[in-house]
Amino acid sequence: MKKETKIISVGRDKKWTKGVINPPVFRASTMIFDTMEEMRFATKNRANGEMFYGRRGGPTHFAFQAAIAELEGGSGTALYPSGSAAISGALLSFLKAGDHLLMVDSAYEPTRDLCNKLLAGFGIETTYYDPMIGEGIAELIRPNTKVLFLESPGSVTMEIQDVPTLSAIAHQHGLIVMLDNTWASPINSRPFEMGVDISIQAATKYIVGHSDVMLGTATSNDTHWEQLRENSYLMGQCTSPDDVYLASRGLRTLGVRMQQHEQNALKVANWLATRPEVDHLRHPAFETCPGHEFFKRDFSGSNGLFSFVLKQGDLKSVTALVENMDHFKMGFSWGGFESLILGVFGIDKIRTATSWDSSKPLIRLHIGLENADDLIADLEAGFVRFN
Ligand SMILES: Cc1ncc(COP(=O)(O)O)c(CNNC(=O)CNC(=O)c2ccccc2[N+](=O)[O-])c1O
Repeated sequence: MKKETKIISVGRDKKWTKGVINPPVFRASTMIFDTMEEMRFATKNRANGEMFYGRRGGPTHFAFQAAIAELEGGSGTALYPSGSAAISGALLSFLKAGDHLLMVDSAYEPTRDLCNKLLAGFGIETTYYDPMIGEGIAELIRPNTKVLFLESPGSVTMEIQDVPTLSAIAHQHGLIVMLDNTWASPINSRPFEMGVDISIQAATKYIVGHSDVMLGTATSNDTHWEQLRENSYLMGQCTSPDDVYLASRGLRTLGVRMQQHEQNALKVANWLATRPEVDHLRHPAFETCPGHEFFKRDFSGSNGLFSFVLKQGDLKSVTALVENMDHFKMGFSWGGFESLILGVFGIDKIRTATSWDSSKPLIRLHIGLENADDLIADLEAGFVRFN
């Protein structure tokens, strides 16, 4: 079955949908039983899709969990109130005091803060590594290293990592491999075929696709599924069936939306490549993006999120560029139908394992579903203000 067909059919088992097309919204804390035997059965099977208690979820959740697990190729999917909660929930399900974590230097900034503040306070030490390190990762592995965390591409600087090589080396040392797979979404990469153990999605982005829900998922292979599921439950991680319903609904148009985002973004990126102000594009489909060769090997498509670096500029000129756009809005997110623009400063001050030339400003774009010609006209007017 092709991925476009799969995203239409997954997570619609009649035992969850009761025969309607979209899994209904079941709002519940309490679920009642007629007999003690029914209660015993539900308790015994509470982790396997039996109605038990609100915190374990209901049919709305079970349908979406089945959909994501099948799309990503995992054994089971845990749900969280945000992508960041999925990251912290996955890490805290496998790390304890005295453990060591390897974290990619291009990680989403709040992920870095989680490591430096909360995990450090729990006695978990983090070493950051160059996203392009490849086989050199072996030298950073210690006897107490438990998790290798990847984010590919990095959500601001867009480096694509050699996930199969890094996963193979990590497994030679008994590590668990976690991948923040949000950019690929569940349809543009096969994380478990690359050796990943736990694939994390900020469903907030393309899965929901309408900038109106916060939601996260962590999908595990068979080996680690029970520990992820039970530790996330012990942390009380649960989600609103209304939000999960909207994520299920978003899933059905993920294929066509991603194609349009990709098509629009490539048109805009190719135009940017002709601009004299642009130093280079950091779009995975372009050779100028670090790890482009891994994108061609490991991904089956791109989307609307990419960055570009200007040859020069300062706060004043970048502000003139990004403000007063007709269609690009400034906002902290991506993956919805709208176009967004961010001038990102201070990358050199955040990173600890790699250097960054801060003399050249970075602009991150999310290309939405508007007409690409209108978006190009918007950027053209922006460069007039910039110059
Ligand atoms: C790859 C990846 N993984 C996890 C999350 C968190 O998801 P959540 O927002 O649902 O918690 C995200 C959230 N993404 N949000 C953004 O990219 C918005 N930008 C920022 O938040 C941000 C924050 C500080 C500095 C720079 C940025 N930035 O992206 O430019 C993500 O991109």
